[in-house]
Amino acid sequence: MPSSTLPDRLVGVNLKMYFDAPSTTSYITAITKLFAPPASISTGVFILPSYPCLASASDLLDMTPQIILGAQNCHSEDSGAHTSEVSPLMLKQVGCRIVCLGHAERRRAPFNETDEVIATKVKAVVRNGMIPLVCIGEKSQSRIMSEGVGLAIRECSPQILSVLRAVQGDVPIIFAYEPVWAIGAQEPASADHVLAVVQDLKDLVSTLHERAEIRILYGGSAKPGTWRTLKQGLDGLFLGRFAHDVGNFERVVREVEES
Ligand SMILES: O=C(CO)COP(=O)(O)O
Repeated sequence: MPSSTLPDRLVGVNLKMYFDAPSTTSYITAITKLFAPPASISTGVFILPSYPCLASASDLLDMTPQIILGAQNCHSEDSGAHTSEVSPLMLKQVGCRIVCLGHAERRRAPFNETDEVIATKVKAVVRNGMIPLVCIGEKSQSRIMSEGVGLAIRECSPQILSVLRAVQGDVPIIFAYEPVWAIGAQEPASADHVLAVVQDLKDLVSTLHERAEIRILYGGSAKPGTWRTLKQGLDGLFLGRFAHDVGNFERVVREVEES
């Protein structure tokens, strides 16, 4: 995938901190077997392992360049006195092409990352020739039931606008719409809710960034079957627990590929 071009459809998996090193290796090895040449897929498939496994994951993915390696976060500076932080320059050097930023698990305590902090990281990722995957989403479900999608739009709009203002020109950006209340749940958010919110967010983006290559994915307890209900309005899925089983991940990728 050239760094300036995003596939129309994307399916990615966030391993979070669920996997240890040997299970990361087994998981990625199994995925490479599914999608290695001569198999060809047009869906962009990406995997976000933990930092310590990125270099070995990059080696494992060497023969399957259609599978995109990504990181789960980064610092906004390329180098300096930032003990324990991870440089976006190094992520690029070990083979990452995507960096996830502003995940709900980073926006909340104890990390409390703000839109401003996330915007500086977005700039750093773009500066290093990688693609930011920015998570957005409203916090509360109970209020949604009484307020409809208006609350979700009000919470997501500044999250999107701060990113769009941080980058100039036709830069590829992936947004993952992940309602916070749907992460770690048994079921994803309802298709009606997701499609309505994402349509409004697309309208917002198009008024500001007409030429940008932007994709909007859904995340939050997504699993096999979820795509069928969302495919008319979304560009793909950002998966968690339910794709930590290789068979489930393959099923979701095939569902997206065949739609
Ligand atoms: O947070 C997510 C992806 O980043 C989704 O996680 P779950 O699918 O486990 O809810």
